[in-house]
Amino acid sequence: MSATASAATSAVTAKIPAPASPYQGDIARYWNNEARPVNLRLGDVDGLYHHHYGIGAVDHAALGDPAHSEYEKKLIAELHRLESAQAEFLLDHLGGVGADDTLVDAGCGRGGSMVMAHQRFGSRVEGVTLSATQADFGNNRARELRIDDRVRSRVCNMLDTPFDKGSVAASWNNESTMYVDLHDLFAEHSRFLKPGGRYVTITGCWNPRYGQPSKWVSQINAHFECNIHSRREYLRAMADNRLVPHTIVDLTSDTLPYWELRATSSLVTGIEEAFIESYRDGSFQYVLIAADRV
Ligand SMILES: C[S@@+](CC[C@H](N)C(=O)[O-])C[C@H]1O[C@@H](n2cnc3c(N)ncnc32)[C@H](O)[C@@H]1O
Ligand SMILES: CC(C)=CCC/C(C)=C/COP(=O)(O)OP(=O)(O)O
Ligand SMILES: [Mg+2]
Repeated sequence: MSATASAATSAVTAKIPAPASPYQGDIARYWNNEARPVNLRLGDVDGLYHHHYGIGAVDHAALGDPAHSEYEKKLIAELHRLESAQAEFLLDHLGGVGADDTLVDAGCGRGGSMVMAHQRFGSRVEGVTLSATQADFGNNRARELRIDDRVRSRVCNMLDTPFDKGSVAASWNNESTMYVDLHDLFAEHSRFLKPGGRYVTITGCWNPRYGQPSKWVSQINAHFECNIHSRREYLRAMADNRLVPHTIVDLTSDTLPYWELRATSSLVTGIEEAFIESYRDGSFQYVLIAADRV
């Protein structure tokens, strides 16, 4: 490496905090290296890049004839529409957010939900991710949209953020809670949320009624290097951290059409069967939980 390149690299890395644990280093690496077509090609549809799944009924009329040359393109647009519908549903539960408020997206990925939140509420949106690649991607998109003064991603551990105590009107985790201890996570949201503020998560959780994590849940954990929690753990950790759920929605039947459609596409990644089978056998649930910070 040349002296100039080395200086430039260390200038960049100097701004990136060291991972808080070896596990967080693994997760940072995972997302820095992620470039799956199922995420990038869907994001290319309208410039909103998501790393979460979809909800709602498939619009078969819009998809048309599978034999048609444009079918795959329409299928990608349809999967993306369902993923954006999921983010809209999360934002529907943030409560009365205004343009003067600050929102926090914990585990923000490439920033699709942050852009949607800003476009809906006009508010400032702060995102944290372990991945420098994702933070750069989100900040570049915000710059292209000329909203970079209001929407910002940073490399930061969501368990230890720089946001002031009681400074945030609403915060969320969209499919990012399975990478952290829930007690630590909710203690941090509870710290930076204003009393009366709102917390929302959409997540996959194992179902205590099933008994223990099924083989499909274990397969999902291995695939993403994550640790899916049980529904019971969510409620207990919230209760212990002044987060009182006021809405819980079981989205399992609403997300199955997305998975069944995705399983027929050319963009399959191999994890489709585990989601479909675990949702069908009741061992895994897709839920939204919205809570008040009291
Ligand atoms: C599946 S992606 C979800 C991204 C985004 N919420 C979305 O809906 O598109 C999981 C995200 O969680 C982030 N993440 C995992 N552990 C984290 C931690 N301790 N602190 C901050 N971000 C974390 C990853 O960097 C990644 O961006
Ligand atoms: C509901 C659960 C358990 C989610 C685990 C977290 C996760 C990896 C979400 C989707 O990310 P992605 O959009 O990058 O995944 P994919 O490439 O499969 O679309
Ligand atoms: Mg995806």
